[in-house]
Amino acid sequence: MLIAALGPHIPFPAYGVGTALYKNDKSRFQTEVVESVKWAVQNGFTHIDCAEAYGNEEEVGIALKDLDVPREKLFITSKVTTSIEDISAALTTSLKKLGLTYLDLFLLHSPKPFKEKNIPLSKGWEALEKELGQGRVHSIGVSNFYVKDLEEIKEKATVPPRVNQIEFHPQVYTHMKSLLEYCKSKNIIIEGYSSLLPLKKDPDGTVSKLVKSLASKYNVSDSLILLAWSNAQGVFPVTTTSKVERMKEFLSYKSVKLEQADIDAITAAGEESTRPLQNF
Ligand SMILES: NC(=O)C1=CN([C@@H]2O[C@H](COP(=O)(O)OP(=O)(O)OC[C@H]3O[C@@H](n4cnc5c(N)ncnc54)[C@H](O)[C@@H]3O)[C@@H](O)[C@H]2O)C=CC1
Ligand SMILES: O=CCc1c[nH]c2ccccc12
Repeated sequence: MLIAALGPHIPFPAYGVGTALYKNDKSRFQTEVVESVKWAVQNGFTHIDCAEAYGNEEEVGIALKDLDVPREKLFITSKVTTSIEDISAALTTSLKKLGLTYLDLFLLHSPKPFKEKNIPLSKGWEALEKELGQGRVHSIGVSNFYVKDLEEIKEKATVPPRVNQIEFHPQVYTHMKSLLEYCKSKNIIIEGYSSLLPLKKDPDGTVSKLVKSLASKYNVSDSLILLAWSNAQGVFPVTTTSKVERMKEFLSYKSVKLEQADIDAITAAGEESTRPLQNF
């Protein structure tokens, strides 16, 4: 039986550079990434969520160099998706761009490229286990893996995933409930991205209207209500913002203790307005 993978404490919320800060124009140096990451760390974030696919690891690396914070005070995650044929080389490239000698957490970004290239997921997982053993990563995990994908790597794995990073907010709860239960049963930490999607994509919907009314009840922002709801489900948020005030507020999400009736009402509102997964 696989014992839950031990590894370094993972600080949350994580600050992500993969959506609002995603590098669409690979030729342009993104000074906004450098500034946003520096503001995030200077305002209290210690976990930065990166990826090869975001195209901005060099900018993150410059921010980390400018910050000059002791390495052990930060938790840096990156992910591999483009270069899955040679994950060791992909890690070397990410570490060089980030200016680091190790990652705290290294993830398989998605099962999709493995299926597109007809490469077994277990081969990707084996590559991560090898890196774990060689010290360039301190913990390993997956993202966008569903139960069947987790079961597939479990067959040959010697180390279980430390985390599974998935889309998580009330409007995908229906899709994710069984995956949540599976990950909890295997002691796989669940990181949730796009926690605030209802506010952005469905601002007049039932979830957003309820969340906004609860924001008044608890005297916090609507965003914080959704981060607190994720927390109540045992899911750790990966979020982002360029606004310093929001950065400070997001860091306090664990202090918002929602009443069970309100948690249930948000869950029910999400189930009534279920959206398709973003399907990364
Ligand atoms: N593993 C994966 O496949 C994926 C990982 N991620 C990670 O998660 C991070 C966060 O993803 P997001 O979807 O951006 O997270 P999110 O749902 O937390 O949204 C953050 C965005 O919401 C905006 N926002 C904050 N409060 C708001 C409000 N009250 N009303 C309207 N908008 C508000 C912010 O300006 C920010 O741009 C990414 O940067 C990336 O690191 C994201 C998507 C996929
Ligand atoms: O992770 C954020 C969204 C994203 C951008 N590029 C890729 C590639 C594979 C999975 C997800 C993503």
